[in-house]
Amino acid sequence: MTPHIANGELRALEITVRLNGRLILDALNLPPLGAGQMVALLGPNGSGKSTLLKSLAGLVPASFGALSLGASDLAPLRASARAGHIRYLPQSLPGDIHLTVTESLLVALRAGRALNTQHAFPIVKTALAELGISDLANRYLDELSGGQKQLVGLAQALSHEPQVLLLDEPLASLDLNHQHHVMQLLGRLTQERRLLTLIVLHDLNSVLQYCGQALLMRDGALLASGAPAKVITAESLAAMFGVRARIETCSLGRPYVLVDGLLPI
Ligand SMILES: Nc1ncnc2c1ncn2[C@@H]1O[C@H](COP(=O)(O)OP(=O)(O)OP(=O)(O)O)[C@@H](O)[C@H]1O
Repeated sequence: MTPHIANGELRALEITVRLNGRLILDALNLPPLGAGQMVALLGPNGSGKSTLLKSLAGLVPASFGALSLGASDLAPLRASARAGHIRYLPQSLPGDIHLTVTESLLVALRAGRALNTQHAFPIVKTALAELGISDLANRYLDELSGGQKQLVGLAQALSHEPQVLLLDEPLASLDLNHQHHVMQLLGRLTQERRLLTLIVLHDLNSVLQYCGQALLMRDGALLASGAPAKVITAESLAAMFGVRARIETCSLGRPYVLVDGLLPI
C-alpha cells in the first residue's frame, strides 16, 4: 500500500543519474521547494532538465542522498507509487492512441486514482473546461494537433490532483493566447491547491512574469536558484546560453529579456 504523504516541502539532495554509462546528474542538490510555488527550471538543450524531472518521478534510475515530500520519504517508492503524489508530464505524448479525449482521461484517472466513471467524469469535465478544451471532449487523440494534445496532457496531469506537478516544456506547442492561459491557470491552481509546480520553460519572459522561483542548470549542475528577477541576469544568460542579453524594464515596471547577439564560442 502507498504510504500517506503529507503536503509539504520537496527536498531532493545528491541526485545522481547515470544513463548508458554517462553521468548525467552528479550529486545535484535542489534547494527546498515549498508547496504553493511555481518554480521554473531553465537551462540549455541537453543540460539535464528532463532527466532531473524524470529522476524525481522515478522514471529513470537515480540515487538520492535524500528525497522527501513533507515528512515522507519518497526515495524507496517506485514510479507507480510516486505517481499518486508527483505527476510528470513529458515533452510530448504518444501520438497513436485511438481513444477520445474523455476516454483517455477517464482511463488514466481510473488507473491512477482508482475512481469509478461516475466519480471520475466530473473531474475530467472540470479539467477540460479549465483548459478551455471542452469542445475536444469527443475528438480522438490521434486526430489532434500538437498544441491540442499538449492541452489534453495538461488536463490529464491536473485531473490527478497531485501535490507535485512536473511539467516538461508544456508551452512548447501552444500559441500566445494558450501560453498565457496555461500559465495563469497553473499560477491559480498552484496557489489554490497548494501545489508545487516545477516547470521547464525556454521562454524567459514567461518565467519573469509568472514564476516565483527559478533553478538554472548547465551541464547537469545547478548554476543558481532564486527569484527569477535576481537570477536571470546578463551574466547568467551568457553562462547558460552563450548569448549577449539585456534585462530591461517595461513601462509597467516588469523586467524582460532582450537578446542582442551570440557570444563567441
Ligand atoms: N538514455 C540516455 N542515454 C544516454 N544519455 C542520455 C539519455 N537520455 C538523455 N541523455 C543525455 O543526457 C543529457 C541531458 O538530457 P536531458 O534530456 O535531460 O536534457 P534537457 O536539458 O532536458 O534538454 P532539452 O532542453 O533539449 O530537452 C543529454 O546530454 C542527453 O544526450
